[in-house]
Amino acid sequence: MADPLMSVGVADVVAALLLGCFCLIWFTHVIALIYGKYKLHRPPPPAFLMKTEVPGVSILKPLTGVDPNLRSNLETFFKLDYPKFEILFCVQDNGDPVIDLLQQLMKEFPSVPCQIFVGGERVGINPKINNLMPGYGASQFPLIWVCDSGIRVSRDTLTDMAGHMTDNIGVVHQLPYVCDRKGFSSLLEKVYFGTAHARMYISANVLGILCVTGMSSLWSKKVIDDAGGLEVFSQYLAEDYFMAKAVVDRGLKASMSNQVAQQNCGTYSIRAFSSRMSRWTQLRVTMIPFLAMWEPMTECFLLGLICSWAFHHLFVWDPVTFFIFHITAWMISDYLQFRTCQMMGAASVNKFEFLIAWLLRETLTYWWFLRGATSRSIKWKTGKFRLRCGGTAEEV
Ligand SMILES: CCCCCCCC/C=C\CCCCCCCC(=O)N[C@@H](CO[C@@H]1OC[C@@H](O)[C@H](O)[C@H]1O)[C@H](O)/C=C/CCCCCCCCCCCCC
Ligand SMILES: O=c1ccn([C@@H]2O[C@H](COP(=O)(O)OP(=O)(O)O)[C@@H](O)[C@H]2O)c(=O)[nH]1
Repeated sequence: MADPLMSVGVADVVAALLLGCFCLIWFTHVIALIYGKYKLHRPPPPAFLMKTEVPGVSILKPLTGVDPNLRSNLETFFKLDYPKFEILFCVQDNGDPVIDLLQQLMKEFPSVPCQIFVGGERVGINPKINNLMPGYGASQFPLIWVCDSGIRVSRDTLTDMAGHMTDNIGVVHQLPYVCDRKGFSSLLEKVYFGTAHARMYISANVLGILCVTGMSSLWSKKVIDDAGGLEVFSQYLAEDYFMAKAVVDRGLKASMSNQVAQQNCGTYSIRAFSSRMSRWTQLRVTMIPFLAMWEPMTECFLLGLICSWAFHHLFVWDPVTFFIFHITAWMISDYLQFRTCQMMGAASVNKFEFLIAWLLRETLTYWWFLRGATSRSIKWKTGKFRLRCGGTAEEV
């Protein structure tokens, strides 16, 4: 009689591995849904609110040009309800109209300590770091909040972030999300950041996998200085990942704040979003190739398609029925995830519009990945770079 173990073929092993992947990915849905519901939009940590002495924060704002929402986004920083902070505006180019705008705002809010730095300092290839260097050098406080130009905040955002900065934490970051803006392309961004992105970002952080986006992140200045200063990270385009790595390498942790990062850039389109997604893929593929190469497998359609074969092979389940169930359950889970990310007071999203935006995002993601994974030349604002394996880059 044949040994049953000997009759296990390659197809059985592949199908079993796929079953494992399937469970793992569905597990990320469960983690992100539960943790997102428990964590997001809660008030700032109560113990911090009781403190009489809070750490001062230097806000670093890298700026390149003006968009229709910039004024109102910047205004929210002048209205922050936090006792000790300064805003250090870093403008990349001399003659940028943003300088006039900043001067107007500084007149309007004379009690907020601010400075403007123009032209940056060339310490490496990362233009954002180069731009931030003079502001970083002038910063007075032990905490540094790097906050990109397109972000707006609530009055208690800084309290929430600083409240997460305990002794064992080196960086507090916000889950990227998007404000309500007009048009379908804005909904598409919202659907991405509220579904696939939120799922991976939250579950990675819950599982202790390093996943920090630098668009709104509060750093211990001591840790950055210990690592050699901000300039050390100017050799990478994805400075945020390597700064977070420096935190972890020093035995400290990253903490996700209760509030989401409210992206509210005034110029947006499907084309611009697609380029951004491919640019980010390029960064991940060169930085963490062995993880990033699995990304398409973590997406709904491809996972469903491959696993419908695996489940048919293992359990003789009908692949079409399996695929339909998988997609429907995924979409419902994504809709629930999306609702956990939506901010209080956000306009409700019509379920049909959500469905269209979701289908488009789920389809376009393979194209974005393919474009990102097959090209090393990267464009960011006015700069052109060539990425090297490991995450460093050269300017071209
Ligand atoms: C079979 C299972 C295998 C799991 C494989 C997981 C593969 C990963 C899948 C999805 C990735 C999700 C990525 C989440 C966020 C990434 C966003 C991003 O790419 N941001 C980069 C760019 O940010 C800008 O960079 C310039 C800076 O100046 C700007 O301010 C930034 O906004 C950023 O550089 C990258 C940051 C961190 C990337 C780490 C990704 C690790 C993902 C691991 C997820 C694993 C979850 C596994 C759960 C089982
Ligand atoms: O050449 C550059 C490119 C970007 N930035 C700043 O870096 C931040 C992030 O830029 P962007 O929104 O383009 O990055 P993304 O989030 O799309 O990766 C913004 O505040 C930009 O003003 C900069 O100072 N110089």
